[in-house]
Amino acid sequence: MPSRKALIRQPSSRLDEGLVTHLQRTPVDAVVALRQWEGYVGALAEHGWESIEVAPADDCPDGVFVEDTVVMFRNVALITRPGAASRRPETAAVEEELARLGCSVNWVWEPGTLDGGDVLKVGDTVYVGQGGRTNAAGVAQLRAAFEPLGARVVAVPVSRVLHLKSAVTALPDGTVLGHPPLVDVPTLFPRFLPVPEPSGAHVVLLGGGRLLMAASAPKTAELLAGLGYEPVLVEIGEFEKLEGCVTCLSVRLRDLYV
Ligand SMILES: NC(=O)NCCC[C@H](N)C(=O)O
Repeated sequence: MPSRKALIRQPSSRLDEGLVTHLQRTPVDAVVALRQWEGYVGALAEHGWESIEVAPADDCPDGVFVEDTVVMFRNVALITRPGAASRRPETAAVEEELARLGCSVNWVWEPGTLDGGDVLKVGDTVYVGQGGRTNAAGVAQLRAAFEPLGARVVAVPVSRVLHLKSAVTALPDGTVLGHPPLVDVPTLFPRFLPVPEPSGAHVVLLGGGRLLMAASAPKTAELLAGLGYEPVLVEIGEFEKLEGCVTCLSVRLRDLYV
């Protein structure tokens, strides 16, 4: 039986200092952000996901975007080396928590850089975005860690958004969703469904046909509901100001042994 735990991390009180790369900086309201984060965690719980809270890192403004610190494949956790140096202190507590949960732990080493947001798993295919925070050595180390476990690692260019998963994610049947102006090479994906909103490209699979999505993508939610899925919408506007999306606020752990 697959496990249904999800790593999360409380927003730092310095959230408004989080990095912005492709967006214009706009002020972040810490109180609203905390309320939105609680709503996100509540939606996970409502749909059967037990949250495991990583120790808060108040001095890491981007710590809430916990997805970037680790890539899971089966029971193996690859602790990343984030492309932004300011984010590297985020990984230690994540590693500790995953070891405690019984995962095998592996690491990305210098000169490699890899952000979890650049890794999209579709079955045993692991797409990795290269061009922003993840470099060629990071891609090579991802291959070395996961190909022996049965993964097929496919590197794809990313230049228009922060991470690969800012551009594309996948439905339960493997169809890749993306907002075309933000996807470098849509033809790299065997089945690609264009969506009308940038944040419509982001879905977290909650189980069955339920899809956690940002409330900022109502047209895509309608499109997906029409295809028989059940969108579960959450407000995450304060995190979107920092180039965050629904995927980056958690790491689902589906293959724990304990
Ligand atoms: N996986 C993600 O989409 N992470 C979002 C990270 C946003 C953060 N402000 C950053 O620039 O690193």
